[in-house]
Amino acid sequence: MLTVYDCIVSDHDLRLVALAALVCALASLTAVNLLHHVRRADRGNRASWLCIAAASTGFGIWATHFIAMLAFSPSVPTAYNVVLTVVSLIAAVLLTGIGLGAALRPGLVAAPWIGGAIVGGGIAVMHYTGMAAFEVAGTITWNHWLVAASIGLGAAIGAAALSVALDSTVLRAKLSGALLLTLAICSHHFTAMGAVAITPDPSIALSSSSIHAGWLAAGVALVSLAILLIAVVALSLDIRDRRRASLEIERMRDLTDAAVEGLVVCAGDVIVTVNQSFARLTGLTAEQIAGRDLSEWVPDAAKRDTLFTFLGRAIETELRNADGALMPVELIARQISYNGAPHNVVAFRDLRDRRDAEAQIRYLAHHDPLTGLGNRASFDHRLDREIRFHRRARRQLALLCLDLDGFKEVNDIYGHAAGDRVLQDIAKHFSSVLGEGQMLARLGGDEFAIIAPLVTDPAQVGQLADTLLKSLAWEQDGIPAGLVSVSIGVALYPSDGKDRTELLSSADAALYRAKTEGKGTYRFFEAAMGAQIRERRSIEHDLRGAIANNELSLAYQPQAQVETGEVNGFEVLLRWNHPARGNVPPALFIPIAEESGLILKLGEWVMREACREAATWMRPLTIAVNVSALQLTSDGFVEFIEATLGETKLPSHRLEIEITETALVRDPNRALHSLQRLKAIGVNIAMDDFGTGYSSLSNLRAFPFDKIKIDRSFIQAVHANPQAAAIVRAVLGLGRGLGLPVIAEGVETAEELRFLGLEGCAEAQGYLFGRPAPIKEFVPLISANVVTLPQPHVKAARN
Ligand SMILES: Nc1nc2c(ncn2[C@@H]2O[C@@H]3COP(=O)(O)O[C@H]4[C@@H](O)[C@H](n5cnc6c(=O)[nH]c(N)nc65)O[C@@H]4COP(=O)(O)O[C@H]3[C@H]2O)c(=O)[nH]1
Repeated sequence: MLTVYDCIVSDHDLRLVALAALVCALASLTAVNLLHHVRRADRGNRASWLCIAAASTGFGIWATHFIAMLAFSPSVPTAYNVVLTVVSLIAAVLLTGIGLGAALRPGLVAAPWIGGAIVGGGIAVMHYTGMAAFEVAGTITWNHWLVAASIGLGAAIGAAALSVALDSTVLRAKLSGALLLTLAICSHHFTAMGAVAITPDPSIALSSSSIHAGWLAAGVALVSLAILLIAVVALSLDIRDRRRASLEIERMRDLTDAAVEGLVVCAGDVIVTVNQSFARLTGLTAEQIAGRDLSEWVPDAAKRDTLFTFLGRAIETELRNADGALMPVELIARQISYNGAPHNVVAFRDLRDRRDAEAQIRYLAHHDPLTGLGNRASFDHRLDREIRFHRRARRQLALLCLDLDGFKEVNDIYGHAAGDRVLQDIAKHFSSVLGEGQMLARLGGDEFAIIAPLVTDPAQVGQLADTLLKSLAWEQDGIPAGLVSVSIGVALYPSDGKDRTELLSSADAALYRAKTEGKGTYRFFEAAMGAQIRERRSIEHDLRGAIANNELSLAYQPQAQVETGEVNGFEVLLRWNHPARGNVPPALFIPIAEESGLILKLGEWVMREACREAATWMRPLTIAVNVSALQLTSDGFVEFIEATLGETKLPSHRLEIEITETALVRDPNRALHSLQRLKAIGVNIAMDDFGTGYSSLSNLRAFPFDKIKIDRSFIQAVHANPQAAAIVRAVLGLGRGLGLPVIAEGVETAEELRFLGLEGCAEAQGYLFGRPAPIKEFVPLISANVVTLPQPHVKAARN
């Protein structure tokens, strides 16, 4: 080290040393710039640019060497061999070119190091060829250690120089690379010069073909000028490239900012630039993000690896924003050429909306949107799972089927919005009484179900059912407490059913029993209930074929004046003669027909038959036909009546339809509309079973009734029950007040008839006047000549 220092300080002109260093630095900077330019150049121009870079660097190394040699003053005459001097220049250009080319070899990570070492070798070859061209009047001896050190220094620092220079396009990397290359050239030269020892020998003469140092200086000056020129060209190229690059970046940013997805350009794992969408996702600005590591935003290292290993494949992971919150994202990486070098661009798609939508869909698939309870699908799934578990564990499970009583009325009277609020409220009340592990689901309409697992004692389930019943004693939005109650059917696994279907059917049977036995109560399943349900289904099934099989017929029951016994008309009653069961009572099959909707078909048949029959009578008697709620509110009912009257030629005033009060409550607006239209075409309307339903005065006022029919239960109790007598009196008074005639139904005895006569009831119907029978049994009554009933009871009643 000291030898080298001594050599520089005592044997060299330091001003020329400084000049050599300056030329070297200029050449190195030019070399690094041109190297980047070669890397960016397209295939066709690459070789030319490589030649220019090799020439400028080679010339620079050569010029540095010879300026430094001019600074060297060994105190003996010196000269330079022309041929070897030229060879040294050629060697410098050639080997530098090879080194630079190797440094840019694609796909090889160590390429810049290898290329840099070759350039370092080129510096040594140039130097020692140049030294071979150096002639002195004396002998030169070499310190081999320093020679080796000079070669090693040139190769090692040269390798580091290209590696740093090619690492990045930023100015700092370029300057550092150029500085290292300068160091490689200078350290090599002065270490090698430190290895030289000259012993003057006047006997050694300089060859006549050698050139004097003055000429060499001129040559070097020319070469330096060439380097300067090349440097200017390289600099302008660099400026142009930078401008292009910044334009490209701007264009790219404009383009990426327009994208909805977040876009990130990375060099390795380092973020070079991002678009506005990505900045928004993270909550930072694009400037705050650039230069930082991708792992700060995509914390999952394995997912990052997959992203860059399988380019083009979408992966789902999480993005951490500035607050540290994680959000789901989908990433796709692709390779692009950005600013002349290969980069990865990563697209970030925010999955929050998609995840929300998926969650919403999943929620809707398993929940009832109105109440937020589980729906039928999730209930079925849970029940299947529980049954499997209880089968393995040999435990008992309870299933409760719940059906609201009076809910239809709430809907009809208070509207559907109120009905919805009631359902939500009820869901809350039921949920609040559930125990751990129990599940409440809404199966549809006003039907709910509860799964109660791990039942040790059925009494527990009884208690739960009691609590559920009591939980409905509340008032809401003006809907009175008690209007809505619940009926509950309970079935136990495994005793009442081995699988979901069986268990549900048992709970349904128990529920049916609870409903028929008073509502607002609960019943456990009993084996006999299953038989009843099957029986109902069988009746429904047979009833479907009853019309086609000619099993239906009509019975007629006279309606007469209380005072005179004169017949006003007949009520028509449906009869079903079942091939196996015989006569099935209407009280049994009519409700089934109503529940199943079959009543629409049956009702049409009855109406047609009754009108056709009445139209054939000689006397213009009325015909009263029962019409159920479903018929009255069904589409096209009024049109059907009009058509039937038209077809049968029965005058409309002879037809009377009997409607129960509950039929009106079902859908009051529709019912009123239908009744008004029927009234308009002349059909009479009677309110049936008055006294058993709501017995509402407002209904009597609001609907266009022509007659009130007192239910037979009151008539038959007039003598036994003073209250019943009071009700009959009140209804008769009401009829008088409203100007509506009243007909009493179910009159069986002369006493009942006498009571009605005394109370001013004008019309009656019952076994006293005649049981319902086929019309042929009443032929005299429908003929012109006989007008009063022949029964002796009528006379008895008059006495
Ligand atoms: N104990 C007693 N009963 C008497 C007496 N006089 C008549 N009855 C019975 O009382 C019922 C009167 O019919 P409803 O109140 O309209 O009650 C009817 C009606 O609501 C319904 N129904 C019958 N036929 C039809 C129909 O064609 N359409 C509709 N929608 N319902 C019908 O079935 C119910 C029962 O009909 P039925 O069994 O025929 O029973 C008939 C009749 O046989 C009497 O003095 N004593």
